[in-house]
Amino acid sequence: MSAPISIQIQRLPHGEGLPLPVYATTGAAGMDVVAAEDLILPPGGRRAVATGFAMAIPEGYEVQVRPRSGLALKHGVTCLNTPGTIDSDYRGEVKVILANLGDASFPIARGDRIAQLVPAPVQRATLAEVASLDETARGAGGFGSTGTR
Ligand SMILES: O=c1ccn([C@H]2C[C@H](O)[C@@H](COP(=O)(O)OP(=O)(O)OP(=O)(O)O)O2)c(=O)[nH]1
Ligand SMILES: [Mg+2]
Repeated sequence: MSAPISIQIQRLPHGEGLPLPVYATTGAAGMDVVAAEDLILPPGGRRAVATGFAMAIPEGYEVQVRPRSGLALKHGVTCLNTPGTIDSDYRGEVKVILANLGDASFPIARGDRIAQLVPAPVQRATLAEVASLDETARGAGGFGSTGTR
């Protein structure tokens, strides 16, 4: 594990009284995030759920918003845009875009853990436009081209 980076976090007025994101165990990769609102997610529904905080991530890093496996497996509730990307220059409220792929309505209470945050280094690229690309054995094959299973 590399040394932790420091991320500034600002509690927003509607986040007062809620726990900030926290690692549940010493070896956890993600900090659990709780909902800052009560809502009911109908089957097939999706919502940007408030967390009650904003962050300033150091340049060169992002924070990924990932689903919790328990919610996904037991209830079909997951992050629709997984992994969500929090940019280092974003200063708005962090939101968790939840979707209910299950067949029952899923109630969420303020304070429920709904996702986890994983900081990650960002690798940027420059694009070099060329007239043609080198040849490979795969070529344009993809999307199952190497077999059906
Ligand atoms: O799960 C997420 C994903 C994004 N965001 C916020 C932070 C992020 O920096 C910003 C933009 O996200 P993204 O680039 O994924 O969305 P976009 O549709 O490209 O919007 P934009 O045009 O604002 O970049 O929205 C969240 O709060 N939660
Ligand atoms: Mg964007």
